[in-house]
Amino acid sequence: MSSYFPVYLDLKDKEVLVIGGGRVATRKVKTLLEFTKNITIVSPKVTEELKNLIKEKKIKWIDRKFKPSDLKDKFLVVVAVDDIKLQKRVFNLCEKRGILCNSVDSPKYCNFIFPSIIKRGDLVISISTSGKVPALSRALREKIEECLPENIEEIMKELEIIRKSEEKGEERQKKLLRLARELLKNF
Ligand SMILES: C[C@@]1(CC(=O)O)c2cc3[nH]c(cc4nc(cc5[nH]c(cc(n2)[C@H]1CCC(=O)O)[C@@](C)(CC(=O)O)[C@@H]5CCC(=O)O)C(CC(=O)O)=C4CCC(=O)O)c(CCC(=O)O)c3CC(=O)O
Ligand SMILES: NC(=O)C1=CN([C@@H]2O[C@H](COP(=O)(O)OP(=O)(O)OC[C@H]3O[C@@H](n4cnc5c(N)ncnc54)[C@H](O)[C@@H]3O)[C@@H](O)[C@H]2O)C=CC1
Repeated sequence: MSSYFPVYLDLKDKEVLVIGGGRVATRKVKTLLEFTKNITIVSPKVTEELKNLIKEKKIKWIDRKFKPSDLKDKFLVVVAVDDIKLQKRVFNLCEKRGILCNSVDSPKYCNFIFPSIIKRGDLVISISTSGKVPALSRALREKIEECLPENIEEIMKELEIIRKSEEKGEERQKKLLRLARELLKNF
């Protein structure tokens, strides 16, 4: 079995390191920024888009090549550099230290992979092919986006309010499922 198990991580107070500052690093940073504010990039060069985020203080930048000491206190690392040796080296260091590591060029040097993501408020839909065909994840994401109800955020908020206002238990469980199905029945 080579399928990957999906989990949802709370990255709010966790430190993230992105190694490399090219096109792929930019995409990964933009995704990560939707989930955490604590992103550091280490790279001798960064794209214009990353430069703007650095200027706006949305992310931190270490302007040089990667050093192992950059991994200190990091929870999650992305290696977005076209250098398999570096990907292998960082992955081995991360494995030793129990750090989550994603190498954009080699699934074998990843202990997690990025899915395609649709985010509407706190609703997060993710799609993965377990690393087999990323382009299919993207195409499926686009299809799902097309048919997702426009007011899905409001639907979720409405249900969340009801869920909070009622006591836990079987009655609430049944009511919420019935309401959720009802609100989605035309889609
Ligand atoms: C394993 C994984 C590791 C990881 O990056 O986490 C990985 C690896 C690789 N991707 C490659 C290529 C492409 N990746 C994309 C796009 C995306 N790739 C993403 C994730 C992942 N890519 C992880 C598995 C995801 C899964 O399980 O499905 C997405 C979903 C999320 C994101 O990147 O944030 C994002 C779509 C976001 C969206 O729009 O929704 C496109 C299409 C495009 O560019 O639009 C292409 C070109 C077409 C093609 O090759 O399929 C290559 C070869 C590089 C080369 O040829 O040089 C490798 C390396 C390899 O396979 O060995
Ligand atoms: N996983 C995915 O979704 C995809 C992965 N890829 C792969 O991603 C890799 C990166 O692609 P691009 O971003 O287009 O490359 P790029 O060449 O634009 O960017 C590489 C970046 O790494 C920096 N860099 C080089 N050596 C470094 C070091 N030792 N320490 C820190 N930074 C260093 C460079 O300054 C540059 O900013 C490629 O290997 C490509 O095959 C490509 C498409 C999709």
